[in-house]
Amino acid sequence: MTPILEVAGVRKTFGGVVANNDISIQVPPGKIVGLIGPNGSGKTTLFNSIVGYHPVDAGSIRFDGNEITQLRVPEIARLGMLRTFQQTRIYGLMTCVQNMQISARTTQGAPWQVMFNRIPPEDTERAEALLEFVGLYAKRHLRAGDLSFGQQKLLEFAMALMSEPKMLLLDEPTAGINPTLINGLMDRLQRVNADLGVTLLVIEHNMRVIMNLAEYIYCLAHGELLAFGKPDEIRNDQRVIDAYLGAH
Ligand SMILES: Nc1ncnc2c1ncn2[C@@H]1O[C@H](COP(=O)(O)OP(=O)(O)OP(=O)(O)O)[C@@H](O)[C@H]1O
Repeated sequence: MTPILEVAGVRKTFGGVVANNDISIQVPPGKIVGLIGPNGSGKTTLFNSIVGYHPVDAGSIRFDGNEITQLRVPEIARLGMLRTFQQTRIYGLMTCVQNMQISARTTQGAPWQVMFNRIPPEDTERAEALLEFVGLYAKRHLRAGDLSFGQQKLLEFAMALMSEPKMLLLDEPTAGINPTLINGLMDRLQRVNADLGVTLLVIEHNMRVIMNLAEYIYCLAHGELLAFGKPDEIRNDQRVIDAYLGAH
C-alpha cells in the first residue's frame, strides 16, 4: 500500500544539536501510527519538519502523492495535513463555536473577523456537530479560556477536524487530561480514524494509550530512529526499554 506520509532520510539540526538524524518513517493511509521516545529524542522536531514549520537540512517528505519538503504550514494544511500541540493554541477570549469557525476551510482573513463576518450556516452546523462529538456541546457558547486544560485540548482536536483533514499529527493528546477522560478521548480518536477515515500519527508518553491505539509504533532516541514494530514488538524491545531507562 502506498504510504500517505513518507519521510525519507530527514535531518534537522539546531546549531550543534542534531535533533533528527536520517529519520525515515512511513504511515499507511487509514492507520493509526505511534511515535514514542524519551524526552528530547526529537519527536516534536520531526512533527514540525513534516508540517512545514521549519525547513529540513536533508531528506524528503511526501504526503498524499505530493512532494512537500519545501512547502510551509498553510500549503501543507491545504493538502489536508495538520498538527496539534502539547500546549493548546486556542483563542481564549472567543467562544468555543467561534474558535471552531476560525478553523473552517471557508473562513478568510484574520481570526477576529469571525466576530464581524457572516458565518456560513453550514460552518456553524459543523462546528456544533464536532463540539457534540468531543463532548463540549453544552459549553459551546463559553469562552474557550474558561475551559479546563483537558477541555481545551478536546476543543483544539475538534478545531483540527473542522477543515476535514486527511491526516492529523497529534502531539501528546492525552497529556494533562484527567485520567477518567482518557478512555473517552481514545474512543474519539479511534472513531475519527475508523468513521471519518483520518490517518493519525500520534506522539504519546502514556504507554497504555499508545499501545492500545497504534497499529505500528516508531521509537526515537537521541534524534535517531531506534525501533519500529507492532506494539507487542516495541514493548518487548530491549533497545526501547534501555532508552526509556536512560541507558545508552
Ligand atoms: N528550536 C530549537 N532550538 C534549539 N534546539 C531545539 C529546538 N527545538 C528542539 N531542540 C532540541 O532538539 C532536541 C529534540 O527536541 P524535541 O523537542 O524534538 O524532542 P521531543 O522528543 O519532542 O521531546 P519531549 O518529549 O520532551 O517533547 C532537544 O535536544 C531539543 O533541545
